[in-house]
Amino acid sequence: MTDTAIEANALTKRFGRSRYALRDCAFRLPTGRVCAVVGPNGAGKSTLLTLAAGLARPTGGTLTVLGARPDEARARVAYVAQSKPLYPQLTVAETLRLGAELNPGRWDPAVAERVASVGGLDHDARIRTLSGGQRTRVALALALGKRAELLLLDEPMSDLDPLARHQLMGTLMAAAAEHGTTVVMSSHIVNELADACDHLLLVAEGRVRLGGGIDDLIGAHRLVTGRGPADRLHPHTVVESRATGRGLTAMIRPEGPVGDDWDVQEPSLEELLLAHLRAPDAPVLISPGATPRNTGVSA
Ligand SMILES: Nc1ncnc2c1ncn2[C@@H]1O[C@H](COP(=O)(O)OP(=O)(O)OP(=O)(O)O)[C@@H](O)[C@H]1O
Repeated sequence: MTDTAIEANALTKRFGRSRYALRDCAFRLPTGRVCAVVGPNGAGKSTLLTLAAGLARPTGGTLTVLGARPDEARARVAYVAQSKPLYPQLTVAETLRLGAELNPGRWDPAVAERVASVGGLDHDARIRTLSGGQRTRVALALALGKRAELLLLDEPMSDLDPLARHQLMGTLMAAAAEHGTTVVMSSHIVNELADACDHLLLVAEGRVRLGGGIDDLIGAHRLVTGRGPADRLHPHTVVESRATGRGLTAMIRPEGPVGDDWDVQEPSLEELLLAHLRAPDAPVLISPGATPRNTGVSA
């Protein structure tokens, strides 16, 4: 048994000659975490999930999933793509039966049923007649019914209503707590991630900018307000500083005590993410538990 769900070293994915979807990414995700993958459109989030699902191969570096090559780990991994592909001609009930047949010895009908039944979904309805959100529920029912060790979910909440989102988050957290399932989900809905996720990967322009436990990452930063200029914040690492009505507001990583003349607050997850997204050249932070151990298994 490995305690590492995903480990990337110098992970690179290039399309064509020069379009880099991921470039030199290095991080480790311990097992049992609920990890949010966030970043702007085109950052490389879906590419990362596709590589981890073993559906594409890196063009450089290494990637291990549950201690193995991603294609070797596929039986232990469930992946829900952003497009939620399903067979349109099957009914909901037939789709769930197919899930059971494709996953002998693993399938948990009660969980699949519970997820698919949210909102009174008619099990005799054909997939092609379902709304986008209903289709998402069926895709998630298949993924959760598989009782995978690692769930890779690409924007699972984008077309769910608020109640269904809340229920999905509860189901995912329960799976992580009861079975040690590792969950990795990309999302743009930061407020809801803050409650459900305990780990974060911030991807921007194909690079992992922040990686680690959310509490560790927030704890490493402070939002400070005071009188400028910005070089008064030396020797702290300044992620971003802006002139505001109250003087200067900066997101910093303190390298020691911050002077008494600064108002110092712990940032929210959203403030932390926005500061890093506005400052793409800020120094990368991968917290100690999230740095790769370099297992040497080649991708
Ligand atoms: N099959 C492909 N061929 C060429 N370029 C691709 C391909 N797939 C992804 N890309 C490019 O790789 C980059 C990363 O794309 P990716 O889909 O991983 O981003 P994302 O972070 O998931 O974005 P979004 O939030 O919009 O879903 C983009 O510039 C995209 O155009």
